[in-house]
Amino acid sequence: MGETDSFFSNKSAKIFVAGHRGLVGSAIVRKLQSLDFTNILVRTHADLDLTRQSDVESFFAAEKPRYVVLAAAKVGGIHANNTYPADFISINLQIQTNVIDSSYRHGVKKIIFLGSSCIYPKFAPQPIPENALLSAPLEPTNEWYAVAKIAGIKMCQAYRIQHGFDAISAMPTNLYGPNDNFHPENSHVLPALMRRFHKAKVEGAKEVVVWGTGSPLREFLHVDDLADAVVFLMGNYSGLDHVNVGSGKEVTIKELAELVMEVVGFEGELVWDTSKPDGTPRKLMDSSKLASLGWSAKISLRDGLVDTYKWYLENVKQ
Ligand SMILES: NC(=O)C1=CN([C@@H]2O[C@H](COP(=O)(O)OP(=O)(O)OC[C@H]3O[C@@H](n4cnc5c(N)ncnc54)[C@H](OP(=O)(O)O)[C@@H]3O)[C@@H](O)[C@H]2O)C=CC1
Ligand SMILES: C[C@H]1O[C@H](OP(=O)(O)OP(=O)(O)OC[C@H]2O[C@@H](n3cnc4c(=O)[nH]c(N)nc43)[C@H](O)[C@@H]2O)[C@@H](O)[C@@H](O)C1=O
Repeated sequence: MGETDSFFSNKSAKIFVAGHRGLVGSAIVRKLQSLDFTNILVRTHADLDLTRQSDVESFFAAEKPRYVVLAAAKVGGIHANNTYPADFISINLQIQTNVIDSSYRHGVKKIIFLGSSCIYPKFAPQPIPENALLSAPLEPTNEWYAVAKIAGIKMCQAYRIQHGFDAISAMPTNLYGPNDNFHPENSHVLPALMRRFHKAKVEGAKEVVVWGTGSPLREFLHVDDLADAVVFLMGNYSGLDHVNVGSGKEVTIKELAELVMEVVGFEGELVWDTSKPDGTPRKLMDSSKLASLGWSAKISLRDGLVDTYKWYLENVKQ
């Protein structure tokens, strides 16, 4: 098909989904398949290490994908971000630099880069509008990862300005769902608690430890909603500025813990470990820009948790 084809009109265009075995990448592959896209290109981390510039160059030269969804990254929760700052800044800068630059050099028609709500200042106005970027200092527990993600946004903007390359950026809020990372220390709060409550239920434990004070507010989005938004943006947005992707609903960590506890069926007590960091006090994103384009989230937190726990029971070795 010629240069005039649009994302949704050419279902056989080659789409490289980087990070297809992760939480986000796997949901994007499911979404594309459900929409009858037939030419999805994937590589495992073992087959193509995206931090290796010459390997990424050779891959793009050989495969010539038409579209790219960049969902490969070094990702983790508050503890992992705080403990491995060098990994979070260097791996992410390398992956995104290699993939965005190779995409441009090898004729990719459009790329979407995924950042995160942690790009915004620790004390940003709430809900956080896109223009809060770089307006005040970052949250220290994840500033290394945030700086890499901010560089990714700026790289997309720079390539659009200098080269006319259709590179867009989406900033998702905290995500969860099938294929999440359930590691006890390095994961995000929702999968960590699901695993801990499940283990406590199975073992008949009386209490479960939850980190911090329970007061921070977080906005959660099911990854199937995020995948829907990413595909929507590929088809409907080509602007310079990044776009927030949130559910618009926030809960305290205490409320989240109580909801996960209920869905899992654990009936003991919560114990708060206040030696662990709370991180940013609140990060509700203003997703009105995406809403004005015609997209909004559909999956409630309760429904999403039920779905994720079912997936956990069926797929994660207990
Ligand atoms: N999870 C969340 O709550 C949020 C995620 N995001 C963003 O969404 C994107 C995807 O995150 P998520 O799906 O949660 O992360 P995951 O860790 O679930 O998946 C990341 C994927 O990237 C792959 N990967 C990592 N390093 C490399 C590498 N050097 N070469 C090739 N592949 C690599 C991983 O493979 P392997 O496991 O084999 O290393 C994995 O398949 C990220 O950009 C993240 O910033 C944004 C906001 C919130
Ligand atoms: C998506 C976003 O995710 C990260 O930021 P975060 O929102 O702070 O991430 P988190 O999910 O790890 O924690 C949320 C809250 O929950 C509390 N909490 C309680 N108990 C557990 C617990 O058991 N594990 C974890 N991880 N947190 C816990 C925890 O103390 C904190 O108050 C970024 O680093 C970065 O990766 C990023 O962009």
